[in-house]
Amino acid sequence: MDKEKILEINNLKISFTQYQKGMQQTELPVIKDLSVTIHAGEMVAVVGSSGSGKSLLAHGILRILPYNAEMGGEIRYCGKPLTEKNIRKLRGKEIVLVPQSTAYLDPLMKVGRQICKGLKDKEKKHRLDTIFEEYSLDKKVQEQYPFELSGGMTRRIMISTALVEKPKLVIADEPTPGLDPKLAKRAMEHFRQLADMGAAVLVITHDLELALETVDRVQVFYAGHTIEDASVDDFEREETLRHPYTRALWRAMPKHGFHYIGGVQPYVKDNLQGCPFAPRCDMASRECQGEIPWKVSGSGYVRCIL
Ligand SMILES: Nc1ncnc2c1ncn2[C@@H]1O[C@H](COP(=O)(O)OP(=O)(O)OP(=O)(O)O)[C@@H](O)[C@H]1O
Ligand code: NI
Repeated sequence: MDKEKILEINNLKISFTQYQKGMQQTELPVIKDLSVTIHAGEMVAVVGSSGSGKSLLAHGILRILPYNAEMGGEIRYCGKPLTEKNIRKLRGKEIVLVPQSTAYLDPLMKVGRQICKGLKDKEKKHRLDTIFEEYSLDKKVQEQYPFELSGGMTRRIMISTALVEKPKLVIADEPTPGLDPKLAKRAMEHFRQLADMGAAVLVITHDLELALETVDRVQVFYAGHTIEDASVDDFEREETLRHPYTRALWRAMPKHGFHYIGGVQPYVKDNLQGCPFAPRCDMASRECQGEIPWKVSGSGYVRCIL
């Protein structure tokens, strides 16, 4: 693809420093090796189980990590390193986040004022009205405080806020929980539209089935590592997927019978070498404990020796 690379993340690492019993310091490496590239016009889903570090990825890109977090690796935006100074200028304008937690709204400020912070011009106000209509939000909502709204309503407002700007990069962190299936689908379609208009869209989710309806590619994230990057077409059949974990995810999808994956994801502190899925994999061998290189395979790539 020769479209412009909007976001390029190489070997991202995020770890926390924790203090135990006095001054004893421990490192908690949550994201160990994550790489993802999104071109203009592309919508990519990052899927991973709960607690695997998906929100940290979003917060790492926007540089809103907690003080005890440390980040390594490389993040590039439109071909240049995304520095702390740059992101400050771009955040909320060219680069927008739809946060996972509804706690991101200021509880003491009316909703309308929060969304309209930068909406001095008429065009944006008009866009906001249209978006509100599309999400079945009454204009009166703008006069309310966050505590007066239901969870689903708050989520719709957060999505609207991000869509009002004409962003170049959209990062949506679990944007659909709390929405009914129709609205969830509409939200995903809305992100798709932004991609079709030229934006790069990163959707962080554990709803693989919903994501597959709108995205172009899926990045599978497991125990701190990117393990596979597959096109949506690869998900049509189990055989076209490459990593045993991705195949297990496929079998766990409701329409493929909800098959449960045995075992649990390794804890970040258990400093496992090699493939993080090996302890749960039927096909694992000694080789899986060594360094596992990326392999290009069809339209995707995978980190598996099989
Ligand atoms: N401030 C912090 N200090 C220490 N560890 C933290 C901190 N914030 C997050 N973590 C650790 O990072 C892990 C990943 O958190 P994150 O919120 O990114 O997960 P997630 O994949 O977004 O999960 P979910 O699907 O539940 O949203 C957590 O399980 C937790 O162990
Ligand atoms: Ni999260």
